[in-house]
Amino acid sequence: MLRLGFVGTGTLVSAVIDGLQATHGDRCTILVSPRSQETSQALAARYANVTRAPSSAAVVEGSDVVFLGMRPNQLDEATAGLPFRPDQTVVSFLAGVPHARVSETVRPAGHVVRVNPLPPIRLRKGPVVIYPANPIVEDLFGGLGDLIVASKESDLAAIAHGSAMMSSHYALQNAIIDWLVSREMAPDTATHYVRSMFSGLAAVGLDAFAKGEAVDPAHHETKGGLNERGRRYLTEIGWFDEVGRALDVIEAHVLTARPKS
Ligand SMILES: NC(=O)C1=CN([C@@H]2O[C@H](COP(=O)(O)OP(=O)(O)OC[C@H]3O[C@@H](n4cnc5c(N)ncnc54)[C@H](OP(=O)(O)O)[C@@H]3O)[C@@H](O)[C@H]2O)C=CC1
Ligand SMILES: O=C(O)[C@@H]1CCC=N1
Repeated sequence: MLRLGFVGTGTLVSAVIDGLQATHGDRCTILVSPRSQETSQALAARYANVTRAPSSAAVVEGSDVVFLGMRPNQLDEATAGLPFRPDQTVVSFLAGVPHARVSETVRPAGHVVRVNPLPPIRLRKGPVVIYPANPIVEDLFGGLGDLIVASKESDLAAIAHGSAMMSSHYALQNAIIDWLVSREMAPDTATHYVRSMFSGLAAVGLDAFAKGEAVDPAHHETKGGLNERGRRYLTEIGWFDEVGRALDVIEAHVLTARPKS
């Protein structure tokens, strides 16, 4: 049995543990740190192989692979004095925190790997980016979505910024739902329709990628039709250029843990 331990038991860690149950539930035991109380208690109640440890130190003591699931600016406080060992692999979920920074913080842990999972991992969907390559970590995340092993660390930084459009994606869906409801559509129908439409579009996009095909927006609209009219309007007002500018803003919003003085 592989012993997995999670320090920080928030939104992302909860989704990762849900996903792991389906692929590794019978091959691993899981220790979670006691914060967040409600989430860690719920995970321990839901899964027989999950135990809520009395402290983060107990998580590190009892694990072969330790996952860091706190926010970047919580790294130092959450790991201070934890008994990492040379035989351990440490997986950092912290977006924007360099490999070297994590390695220094969890010394003398032998292997440090950065992983960028996203909440759909709960359903074993979406991308999981890993850097550097590591067989144990690749095995753990292999069945949990589209595994991407980055060849250089800078890809992870760019990817974290790209993934920061997730909440805006749902804001876009909700804006469409609200508009449909304003046209007297029942909220349930509007919600089902919009969520299903985006799900179908996502599947088509991934299928095209698998076949090595590009997705040209012009091929997904009727000539002179409704999609074309909407896209022309958004192009004219610079809406798509604003997406690039939003990514610049995200990139400038540095969440990286402060260097030790
Ligand atoms: N959410 C996402 O979609 C993604 C998140 N990430 C990264 O994952 C990490 C977690 O994000 P997210 O789950 O959203 O954040 P959350 O705020 O939900 O989770 C943070 C967790 O860390 C715990 N924590 C904070 N301080 C300590 C401490 N001193 N000791 C022990 N535990 C502590 C919190 O406990 P408490 O609630 O008690 O404060 C909480 O359980 C971040 O670094 C983020 O960059 C990466 C990719 C996607
Ligand atoms: O919103 C965030 O900060 C995290 C990191 C990347 C995706 N979610």
